[in-house]
Amino acid sequence: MNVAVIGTGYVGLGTAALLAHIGHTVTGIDISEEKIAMLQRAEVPIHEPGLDALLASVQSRLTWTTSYDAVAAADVVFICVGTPPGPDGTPDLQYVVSAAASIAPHLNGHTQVIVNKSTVPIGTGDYVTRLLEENSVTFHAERHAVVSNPEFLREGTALHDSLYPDRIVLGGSPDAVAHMTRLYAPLIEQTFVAPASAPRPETYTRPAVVKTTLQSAEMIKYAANAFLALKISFANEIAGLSERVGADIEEVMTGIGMDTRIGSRFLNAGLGWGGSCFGKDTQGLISAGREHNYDMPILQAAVTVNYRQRQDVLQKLIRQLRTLKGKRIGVLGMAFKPDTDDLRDAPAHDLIERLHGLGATVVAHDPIAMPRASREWAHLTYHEAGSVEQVFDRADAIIVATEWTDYRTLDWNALTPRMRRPLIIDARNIIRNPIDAQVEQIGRDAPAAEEFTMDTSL
Ligand SMILES: NC(=O)c1ccc[n+]([C@@H]2O[C@H](COP(=O)([O-])OP(=O)(O)OC[C@H]3O[C@@H](n4cnc5c(N)ncnc54)[C@H](O)[C@@H]3O)[C@@H](O)[C@H]2O)c1
Ligand SMILES: O=c1ccn([C@@H]2O[C@H](COP(=O)(O)OP(=O)(O)O[C@H]3O[C@H](CO)[C@@H](O)[C@H](O)[C@H]3O)[C@@H](O)[C@H]2O)c(=O)[nH]1
Repeated sequence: MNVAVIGTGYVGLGTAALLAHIGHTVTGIDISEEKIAMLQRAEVPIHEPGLDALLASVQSRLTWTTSYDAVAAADVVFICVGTPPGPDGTPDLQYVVSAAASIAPHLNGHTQVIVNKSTVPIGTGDYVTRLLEENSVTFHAERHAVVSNPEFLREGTALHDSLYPDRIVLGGSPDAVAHMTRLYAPLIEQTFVAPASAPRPETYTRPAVVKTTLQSAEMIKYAANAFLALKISFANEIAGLSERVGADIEEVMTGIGMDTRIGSRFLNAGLGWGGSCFGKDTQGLISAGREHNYDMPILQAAVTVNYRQRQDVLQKLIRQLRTLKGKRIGVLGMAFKPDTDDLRDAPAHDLIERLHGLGATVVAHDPIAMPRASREWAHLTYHEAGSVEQVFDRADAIIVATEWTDYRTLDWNALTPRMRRPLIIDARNIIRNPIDAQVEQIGRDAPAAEEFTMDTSL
C-alpha cells in the first residue's frame, strides 16, 4: 500500500522503517525542515540502534518531505506527532490538531484510514474525525475512518519491538480495522524477511491482534504505560524498605517475579523511570481522572515514589559526604535509559540540577547523549567529561545514573584510584562484584567479598 507517516520522531521513523520493510511505499512528512533535510541526506536524526541500517536497506521505498501533498495518494495516513504534557499534566494536542488540519485538505476518495499512533487522551479519535470533517470539503465518515493504533516500542529496542510486537491494537470501525489488518498482514503473519539489524527472536510467536473500539484502544495505551510505571515504582518502594530491614531487592524481585502472575520484567529498582512517556502518560491518565472527578491514588503514589527515588539517591550521597559544597561529583549517564540519546525527563537532569544547587561541581558523561545535552541542557551548570576517566579524576563521589553497557563493563579498580574519595553511588545496581571503593546501591548492600548468592536453580 501507499502510506504517509506524519512526524518523523522516534515513533514516526520506526513506523516508516517497519512499513517500508514489510513492503509498503512510505512518505515521511515533518514540519521540521532540518529533520527532513537530514533524512534526505540519509542521515538519521535520532540515536536508535539498527535504525540507520534498516532505513538504508529500504530507501527505495521511502521519501522524506515537508509537504503534505503525498496524503492525497496515500491509502493509510499515520499521525505520529508529539503529545507533550501541558503545565497541568494534560497532554498538549496542538501538534495532533495541526497535523489533522494539514491532512484534511488533501483527503479525496482515495485515503481510507487515518491512523492515530500518537498517545492521546481517550476521545481524541473522535476529535480528530471532527477536525478532519471541519477542515475538508471532501470528508465522508463512510470513506475516511479514524483508527487508533497505539505504539508500544521502547527506545533503544525500537526495531525489535516494532517487528516483533506482543500485540497489535486496532481500535475503530470493523471496516477500518480490517483495512489495517491487510496493511499489517506481513507483520501479523511474520512473512517478512528478518532484517540483519534486528534478527527474529528464537522463541517468537505471531503477535495477537486486539480489535476494539477507538476509546478502548486509546485506554489500552495509557493503562499499559501506567501499569509498567507502577511496577517500577513498586520495586523501588520495596527497595527502600529492603535497605532498612536488610533484604536484597534483587533477590526479592527475582523471588516474586518467578510467580507467572507477577512476571519478572520491569521490576528493576534504581533511579526510577524517566523518558518521554511514563511521566507524561501517568500524568495524562491522572488528569483524565480529574476531568471526570475521579481520583487515581494508585497512579499518584507511583509518581510520588518515582520522583522521591531521585531525592533518595542524593540523600545517600549527602549521608556519606555531609556537605556537597566544594565537592566534585561525577555523573555517569545522562540519557534516560541506555541505547538512546533521548534526554526527556532523564533522572540525570534532576541530579545535575540539584547537585549544582547544593554547591557541588558536576562532571557528567554519556556515551551518546552528550552533544544533545549541551544543546538541550544549556540551562544546567556542569562540565562535560571528554572521557569516562575524566569523570573519575579527583571526584569525591560518582553516581551511576544510566546503565549503559560501557559502564557495566568498566574496569572500576583501574579507575577509582583517580578519585579523591572512592565512593560510588550505583543508582542502577550495575556493579556485580566487590571493587576497591565504597559502593552504595539501591535496595541492597553493596557486593561484599563473601557475597551470598540466592540459589534460584531447580
Ligand atoms: N518515543 C517513544 O518511545 C514512544 C513510544 C510510543 C508512543 N509514543 C508516542 O508517540 C508520539 C510521538 O512520540 P515521539 O517520541 O516520536 O515524538 P518526537 O517528538 O520524537 O517526534 C514528533 C515529530 O513530529 C513532528 N511534528 C510536530 N507537528 C507536526 C505536524 N503538524 N506535521 C508534521 N510533523 C509534525 C515534530 O517535528 C517531530 O519530528 C507521542 O504521542 C508519544 O507519546 C512515543
Ligand atoms: O525495570 C525497570 C524498567 C525500566 N526502568 C526505567 O523506566 C524508564 C522507561 O524505560 P522503558 O520502558 O524501557 O523505555 P521507554 O522507551 O520509555 O518505553 C516505555 O514508554 C513507551 C512510550 O509510550 C512505550 O511505548 C513502551 O512500551 C514503554 O516501555 C527508563 O528510565 C528505565 O530506566 C526502570 O527503572 N526499571
